[in-house]
Amino acid sequence: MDILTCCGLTILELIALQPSTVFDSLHLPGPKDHNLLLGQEVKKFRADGPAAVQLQWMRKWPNTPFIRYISFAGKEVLLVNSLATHKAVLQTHVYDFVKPPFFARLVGEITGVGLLFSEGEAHKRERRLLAGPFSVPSMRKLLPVFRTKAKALSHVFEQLLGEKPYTTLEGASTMDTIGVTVLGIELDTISSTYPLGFQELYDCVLHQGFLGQLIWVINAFLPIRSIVPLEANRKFVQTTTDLRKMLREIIQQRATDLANGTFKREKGESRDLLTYMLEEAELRRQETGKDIWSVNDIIGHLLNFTSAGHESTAATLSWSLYVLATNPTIQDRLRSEIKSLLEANREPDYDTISALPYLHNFIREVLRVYPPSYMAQREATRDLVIEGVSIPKGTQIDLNIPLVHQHPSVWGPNATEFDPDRWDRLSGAAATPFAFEAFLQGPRTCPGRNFALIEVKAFLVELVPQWHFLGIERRDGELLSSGEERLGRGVKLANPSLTYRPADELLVRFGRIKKL
Ligand code: HEM
Repeated sequence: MDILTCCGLTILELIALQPSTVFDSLHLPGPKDHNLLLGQEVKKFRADGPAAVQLQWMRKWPNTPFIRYISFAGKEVLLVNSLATHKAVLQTHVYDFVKPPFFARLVGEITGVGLLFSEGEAHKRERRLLAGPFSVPSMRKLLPVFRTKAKALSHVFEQLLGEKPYTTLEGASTMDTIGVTVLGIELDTISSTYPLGFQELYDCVLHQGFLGQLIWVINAFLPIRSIVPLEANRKFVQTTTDLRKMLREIIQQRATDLANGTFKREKGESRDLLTYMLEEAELRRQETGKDIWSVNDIIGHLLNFTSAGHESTAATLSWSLYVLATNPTIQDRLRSEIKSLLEANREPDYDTISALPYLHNFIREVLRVYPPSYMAQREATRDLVIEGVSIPKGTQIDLNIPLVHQHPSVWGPNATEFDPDRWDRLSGAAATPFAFEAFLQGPRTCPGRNFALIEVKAFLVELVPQWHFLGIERRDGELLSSGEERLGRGVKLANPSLTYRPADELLVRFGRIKKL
């Protein structure tokens, strides 16, 4: 056989065939019923949940690498719809994509640049520098703080309950845990010189009124902050300035205390992320004579950690309590595993808690079914071909995590059911890394993954043996029952929303577990 012939085709014919396997995104399946100005956005915003419309599309076109839809002003968007495509966007071509510049300007005004919005070589450098603070040894040192904060939450339960047989918890906050673990300081101790405390400032920035939000969005297109004479604008500028000033003071004070050996650690050996960063920076300075971060860089990172870490862990804890309150069998199994552990060891260490099999399965299943950071967006920085589809520079790519987590070809026909035991029988596509994307995968995967997992586990190890979660209440105090307690019926999802969370406070009824 001629060496240039293979399977009846010459090499030249094979090369000639190559371009025809690449097709234009116009040929991809997707909804065609868009509005000329608003595209599919109204339909998305009116849906029952922030991923509801995209899930319908996935079920209609399950086998295509991308679903094509039209967004605002006729903009074409490709929605990632297969594991191979996820891998291409998040790993193989990760640095051929950036976060959409509009989104970076919008969110970056609050969260700072930090890791979230650094790109390319700068991003690689920051990931390397931050590997230490987020490493497992660093997390081991944070466990005592998580445990103390979990005990404090249990104490809040105690106070709420008093002598009553049961009462209600309205959502779980993890903000003061973030204060100690990220900044190394109790948040209520840093507010004295400011009219508003850290948490209040942070809430003001995140929850602006309608006018504030309007100015915020316009400013991302057209820099108008310095010229708009409205109170909403003045308040935003003042609040973000105060927040940064507060962080600058904490950083400078910590640097001085570390240099003088006067820094008192909140929990003995524990090391918060800020202290770790300053110690790392000092080591590098001694080695190279150069500063790796300016104070502004550190402020950016701290704002990133606060914003990326707070709402997502609070949502994971709330969803965990929701599942326990609506699944007595799962609750009993989890309690039994944790109680056995605590009988053997009252203060289990990081490795023992991490290795609890049912707790680990439970949390991964909470994050699979209710992924708090449910979506990510990217923009192509050059012309690319992914899975045979030609993607021109500037194309917007949507990654919607429930699409992978509920895809029947990945997680099977019962993909939408909550089943912690599925993690013991992983096979096929479900056993591959890109099947689980609550923290995404690849070089931009969440650095706070171990932080979040051990934090939520520490809270559950403290709460589940002491408290019974009895159900979800309506506002009138009645328990939701007969299926109403299910998501989509009595419990509605917030939409539009940046996180996957209930539309209203989750009212979890709880009572004390009787000691035998
Ligand atoms: C259950 C809790 C958490 C979830 C579900 C979560 C999820 C995610 C996801 C999906 C991303 C990727 C976003 C994107 O690239 O568009 C991300 C990035 C990030 N997360 Fe988390 N996160 C959690 C907790 C935390 C915590 C506790 C911290 C820090 C203390 C943190 C810090 C960050 C940072 C800095 C990034 C940017 C990483 C980069 O671009 O390289 N996260 N997180």
